[in-house]
Amino acid sequence: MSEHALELSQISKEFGGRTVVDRVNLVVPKNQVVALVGESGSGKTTTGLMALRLIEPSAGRILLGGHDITSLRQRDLKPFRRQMQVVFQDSYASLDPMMTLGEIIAEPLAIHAIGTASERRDRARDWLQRVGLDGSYATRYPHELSGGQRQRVSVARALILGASVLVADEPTSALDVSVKAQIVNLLQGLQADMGLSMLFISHDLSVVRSLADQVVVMLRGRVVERGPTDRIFANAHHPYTRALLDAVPVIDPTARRRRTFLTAEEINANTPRFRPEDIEPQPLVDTADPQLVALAGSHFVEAIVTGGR
Ligand SMILES: Nc1ncnc2c1ncn2[C@@H]1O[C@H](COP(=O)(O)OP(=O)(O)OP(=O)(O)O)[C@@H](O)[C@H]1O
Repeated sequence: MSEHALELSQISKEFGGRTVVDRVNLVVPKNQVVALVGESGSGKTTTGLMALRLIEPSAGRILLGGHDITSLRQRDLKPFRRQMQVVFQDSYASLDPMMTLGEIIAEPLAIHAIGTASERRDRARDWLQRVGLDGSYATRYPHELSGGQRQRVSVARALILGASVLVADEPTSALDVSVKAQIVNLLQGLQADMGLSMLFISHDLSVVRSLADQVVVMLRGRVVERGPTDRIFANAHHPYTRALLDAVPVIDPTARRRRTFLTAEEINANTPRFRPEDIEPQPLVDTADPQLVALAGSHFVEAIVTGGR
């Protein structure tokens, strides 16, 4: 059995001849949260949708729990669909306004012909409670809910089939700060309870810091840095990662936020340089990424290796 819940290997996507995801390697180990960060348009959503086979990759491989699902036909993919689910930012668009919340949450069970109608109703009520809504919500409709409550319903619907991998695409970015914290707590609790593995797509680094075990930074379709969360926050090397970290909201309201956009020239001029003796040999396992330089502590960054001794 693979210890990786999800693995993307050299995955790429072209839209109309334009490469928007470029040979990305990404591993979500079991029971871990991996955050995918980067500015708008860097290819995060496309990567997440390819992981779920909701967008077909132009090249590369997708492994779910060690099974190569890259070329499975939809029929053969069905058992794997139960294991991987998604929660989007805009839950209002994804909740059918004509269905009750109970029906919405139970629908995946119906699609997979699991249980009787009354068993499905009971499980939907259980899940309402698990996500912090009481059973009376079962007969209400999406328009009666706040944004945070709708996100709770989306989470229940995503997890009712017992998924092992959750792709959460900006699940908190449409929410107020206090509600955001509640949804992060909910996801954190469920992740621990269910042993979920999560790909958490966000540009909100304060959320990422509290939730993620590892951070993967994307810039213009490529991974430019990745590593354990504490290392990335304490010791980011890539100029783009540093710019993202500098833009994290600060407590002092008079301090100006810095811009995150860097020009190609600025990035080239500031690309980190290492001497060969400062870098680690690439690990021989499948997380190796020849495009990135390996630093101590499973930290990888796009860098230039200079002459050395
Ligand atoms: N179906 C599509 N057809 C053509 N281009 C697309 C399509 N989907 C995405 N793109 C382009 O691919 C690039 C990456 O988009 P993507 O949504 O993956 O980025 P992102 O990092 O998730 O951004 P955001 O944070 O705004 O969601 C963008 O330039 C986008 O315009």
